[in-house]
Amino acid sequence: MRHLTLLGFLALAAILVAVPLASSNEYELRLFMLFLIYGIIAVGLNVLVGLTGLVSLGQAGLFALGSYTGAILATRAGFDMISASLVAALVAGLFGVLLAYPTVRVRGVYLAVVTIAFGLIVENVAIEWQSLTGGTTGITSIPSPNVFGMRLSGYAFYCVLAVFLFLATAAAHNLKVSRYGRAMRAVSQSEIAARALGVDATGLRTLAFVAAAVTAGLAGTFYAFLNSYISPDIFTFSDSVRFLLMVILGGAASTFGPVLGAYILTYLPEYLQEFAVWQKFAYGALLLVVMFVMPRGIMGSLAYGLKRLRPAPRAVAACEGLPADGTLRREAREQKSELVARDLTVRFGGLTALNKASLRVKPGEVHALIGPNGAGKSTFVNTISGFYQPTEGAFELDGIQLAGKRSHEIARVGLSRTFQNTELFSDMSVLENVMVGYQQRLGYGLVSALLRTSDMRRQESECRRAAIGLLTFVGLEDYANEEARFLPFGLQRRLEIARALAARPRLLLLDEPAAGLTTQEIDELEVMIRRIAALGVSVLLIEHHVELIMAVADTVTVLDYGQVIASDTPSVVQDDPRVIEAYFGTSLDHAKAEA
Ligand SMILES: Nc1ncnc2c1ncn2[C@@H]1O[C@H](COP(=O)(O)OP(=O)(O)OP(=O)(O)O)[C@@H](O)[C@H]1O
Repeated sequence: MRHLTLLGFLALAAILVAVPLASSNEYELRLFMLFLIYGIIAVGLNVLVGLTGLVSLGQAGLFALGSYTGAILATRAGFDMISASLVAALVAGLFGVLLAYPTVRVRGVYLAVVTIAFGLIVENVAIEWQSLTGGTTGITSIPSPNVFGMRLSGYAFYCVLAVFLFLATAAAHNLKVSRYGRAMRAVSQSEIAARALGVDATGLRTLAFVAAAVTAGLAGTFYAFLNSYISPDIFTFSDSVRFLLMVILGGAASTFGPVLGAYILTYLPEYLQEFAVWQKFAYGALLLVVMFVMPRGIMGSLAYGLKRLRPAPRAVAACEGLPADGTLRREAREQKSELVARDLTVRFGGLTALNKASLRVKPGEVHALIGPNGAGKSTFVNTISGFYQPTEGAFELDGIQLAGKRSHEIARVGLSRTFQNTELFSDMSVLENVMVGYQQRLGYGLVSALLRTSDMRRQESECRRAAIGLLTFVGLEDYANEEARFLPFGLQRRLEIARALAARPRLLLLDEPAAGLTTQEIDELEVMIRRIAALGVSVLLIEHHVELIMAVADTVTVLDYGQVIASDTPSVVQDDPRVIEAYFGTSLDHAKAEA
């Protein structure tokens, strides 16, 4: 695939060089320049739509914002095209941050409505703020494209646009294959799992909105200079739909898909002009047919077909990996980690799910938390991993107070977890799942990611090798390139453990890891938990499977109606009359027989 991407970039460069030589008149060149501008917008929008899975139907608003900012700066303050476009990108980027804010609360169709509203507001402001925007008449006499006072010829302007499109495509591709892109895809597939691995979902969505906004702002100014005239009717809701269609038709998340989509949707209306009254009908019908035949978009479907024709080897060589012991021990402190929860109370309305529950996971131990259904175990887990906020009480890991922190912050302190109902990044490969776990410790920043620096590549290679080592640790190296959703259930559970370990936790929290496993898989799980504990990672195990608990736990805490009713060694707890009464119902032997 890497070679194909390189070929794609070479082909794009060749096309961009050849077109001005081949175009026979100014109209043809101008149309191609319009495509380059739309291409820049689509490439940026793809970061939002393709990677984070969010939909924006307000892109025409950001495009207009960039256009008006650039045009006003050029006509009133004498800015040249490049400095005007950079300021416009900045202004649009700020609005991108504002647009990202609602994603803290809303998604899907509600978010789409918010972005539509934004587009409408911009359109209205452009009409009503006559002193600044010229109202319905718009802004005329925008100077010809110029850089530092030098007027650009048509071809020179073409070169600027071509370079910007090429760089935007390369930067978006680099972002996609970096830790940022991987985290964005992870957030789109399971936000809670991503947060539990230390991914700041809100920050990433903001970044994606800013990427889409900055490119729309840049493109807006270029458009104003190309057209030398702008008015509100150029930036309508249907343009927002068209920009979104460019991404989806070309192939969301693919590197060249949005460029292809922009090309098709710039030229198609031109070609369909001869159909006169049937033009719009033909346009819609064609889109429908393409999307029906290729639901992943054109490039997405081609890549999928190619993958099926020549599938990559499913396994990776275990020898490529870094030893898991080393990866986990690198975090090993002289002192093993301790979790202390004091008087945790969680109320849901009138229901007290946790009632002054205290618990101490001693350094390096396997601590089991058990209790009947509805006792409050999941509430406890969700509270100490930051998904619920305690109504009262506090908890700390190695003396670091965690109550009040958000889930990704707690994960970064060193608490990793698995989920009762597995929460994998199902469309990502098994290896990528584990890499998302590891990558929070990578140090390279956004600029390194966009430029794909040698430091970034070195760190990515380390991340990959550490992930392979952890897959080998749980026996999944033969499935490394398989999509996670195709793994059998038992292996999905193991993958979740490998992914949680990749975050190099001080405390690993396993939420019913034996649920749904066969007897043989439970035996393997028992061995794995022992090996993890032997590496110095403290484990908190929530389980119903009594035999597993008795076999691996150093301490057992029992919850009933949200209260801790016992906490001691397994042999003491299993003879506690209150535990027998509350949890086992009858005798422990009976419970074992039933398990
Ligand atoms: N988000 C929530 N909103 C309202 N009530 C909740 C919520 N989460 C849990 N509860 C309630 O809190 C109580 C404790 O539930 P919890 O899921 O923590 O128990 P549990 O011990 O994990 O049970 P199980 O073993 O069945 O998973 C239950 O009465 C449950 O209905």
